Amino acid sequence: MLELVNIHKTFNLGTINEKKALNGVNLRLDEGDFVTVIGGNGAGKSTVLNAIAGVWPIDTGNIIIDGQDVTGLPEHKRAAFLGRVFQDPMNGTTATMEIEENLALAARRGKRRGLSWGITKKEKEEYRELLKMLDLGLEDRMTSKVGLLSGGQRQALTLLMATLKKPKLLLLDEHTAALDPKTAAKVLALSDKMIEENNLTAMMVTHNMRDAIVHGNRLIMMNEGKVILDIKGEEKKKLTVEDLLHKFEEISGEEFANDKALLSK
Ligand SMILES: Nc1ncnc2c1ncn2[C@@H]1O[C@H](COP(=O)(O)OP(=O)(O)OP(=O)(O)O)[C@@H](O)[C@H]1O
Repeated sequence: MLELVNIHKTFNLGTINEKKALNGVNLRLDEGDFVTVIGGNGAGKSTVLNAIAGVWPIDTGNIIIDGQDVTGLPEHKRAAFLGRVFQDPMNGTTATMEIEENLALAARRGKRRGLSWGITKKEKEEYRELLKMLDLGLEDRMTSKVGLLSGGQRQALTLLMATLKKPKLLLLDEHTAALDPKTAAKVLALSDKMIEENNLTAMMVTHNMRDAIVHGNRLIMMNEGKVILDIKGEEKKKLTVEDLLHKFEEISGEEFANDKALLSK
């Protein structure tokens, strides 16, 4: 489903700010894999997601999504394969538009028919059913402006929009980090549900090691721009946070350093 072959990316090459962010990333995901991604500060977690999404070109390597080499494709063309949810709840939705308009825009992504055609009754019914799934009462507020929603409600809506067209790959980048613990747990449960019901392939960056263990069928750990650990199936289910910290220190020879991860331990 996804193949990352020996990906390298250096930012600000030849300047005092030169930074080798990806240093030979290799990863192969099967269809339906849900991988959690952890690692220390600056390990390259977000950079891998940005490389897949095509935010900037990579230096060397190949990115293959569903058998198609997308390495040379610009971001807007890759968007057809991808759903993305970022940390900032303000990022994925348009505040000045209504809930149903946001959903309609997501549904029309890549299509010619814009919003000027209006939203049909059938579409509204579809959206109402989808919003019901969130269990946040948004189905009764479909014409409310998204700017009126809480961060958690917006993030749940973004998730719905990102999965509406069943992307080949769903990229979640610390998408619950800005929410309070209770809301974060709700949005995470919802992410699980959407991924499972649609049999999506997904990658989720998180600084919360416990979440990384509990969610998904696979866990990768990154360090200095490389994947240093890849744990699946039964082995993953048995993991503890202590195991992970121990493994990190064993492989990297350093102590695990991620301010946010250590705060949430
Ligand atoms: N667009 C960019 N321009 C310059 N440097 C960048 C850019 N994006 C990332 N970097 C650098 O690349 C390195 C990896 O960053 P990345 O955001 O992937 O880390 P991360 O593993 O997500 O870490 P964190 O948990 O701290 O967010 C960092 O040193 C970062 O400063």
